[in-house]
Amino acid sequence: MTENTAEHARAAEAARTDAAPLVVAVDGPSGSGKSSVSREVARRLGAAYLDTGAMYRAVAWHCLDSGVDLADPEAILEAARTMPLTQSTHPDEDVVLVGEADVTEAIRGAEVTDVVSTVAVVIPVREELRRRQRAAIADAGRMVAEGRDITTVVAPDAHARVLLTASEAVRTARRSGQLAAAGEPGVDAGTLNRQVVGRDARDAAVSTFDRPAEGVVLVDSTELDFEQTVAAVMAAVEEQAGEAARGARPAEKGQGR
Ligand SMILES: Nc1ncnc2c1ncn2[C@@H]1O[C@H](COP(=O)(O)OP(=O)(O)O)[C@@H](O)[C@H]1O
Ligand SMILES: Nc1ccn([C@H]2C[C@H](O)[C@@H](COP(=O)(O)OP(=O)(O)O)O2)c(=O)n1
Repeated sequence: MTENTAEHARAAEAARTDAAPLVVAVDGPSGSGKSSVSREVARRLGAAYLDTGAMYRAVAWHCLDSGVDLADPEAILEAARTMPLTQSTHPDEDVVLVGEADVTEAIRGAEVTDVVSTVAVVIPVREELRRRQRAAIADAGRMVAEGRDITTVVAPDAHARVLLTASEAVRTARRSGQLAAAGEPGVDAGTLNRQVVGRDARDAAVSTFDRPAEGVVLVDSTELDFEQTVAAVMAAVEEQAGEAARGARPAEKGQGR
């Protein structure tokens, strides 16, 4: 089975409970805080969390691992279609498996980061991953999903949609701090720039995440610390989703989505 399996089903079941359905879509460029902020927002909303970037990264890892020619889109697509992915959607767990291999750390490494855009610009690969993403969202009941095309393509009808941005300088500095915290200090400025700005430029060929689509709320975290950013996203979600954000079902049957 290639769908997000047992972990996903467990998190989805936990999120389902009696609370109102809620889909929150978050997009943004590299280093804007999508993953860390969305994970915390999911905790506060009692929702599951879907890191769609991890799915593209897993395809890239799978291609490197199995010697797929990255110049061959057909071969990349075949790898994406057959990839046995298991991904935790619990906001307190970060576990990504491809088959039996735990790739949670490897997919964040420089080798994968350098080639992930090559995989992500193959349109049929995006269609395959979007299919899996929509299935995960439909299963979860309450979910925060983040990436580059969630507000626009994967879940344009989400209850709340947010574009998270920050200046290029701040995003690059955040990525640098993150690498240092992960035990990889001293990554040179050229490499950092390639991993943040260069990757965004390549990803922008297939997704629009530099400006909000109609109805999407912009949260610029350039001047905000982490807690302030989470608060701003929570406020945007409450404003758009109303009672559902607080977990309440609509008073009368049939009024909710
Ligand atoms: N508003 C913020 N202020 C300061 N640091 C932040 C903020 N948002 C995120 N971070 C930190 O910046 C780094 C990159 O965040 P991350 O969530 O991985 O971004 P993305 O998923 O958009 O690439 C992480 O170390 C995270 O803790
Ligand atoms: N919905 C998505 C999510 C990610 N991607 C692509 C673009 C990114 O370069 C890679 C990795 O995404 P990820 O969110 O992990 O990237 P960063 O956290 O910004 O480093 O996947 C995408 O094309 N569409």
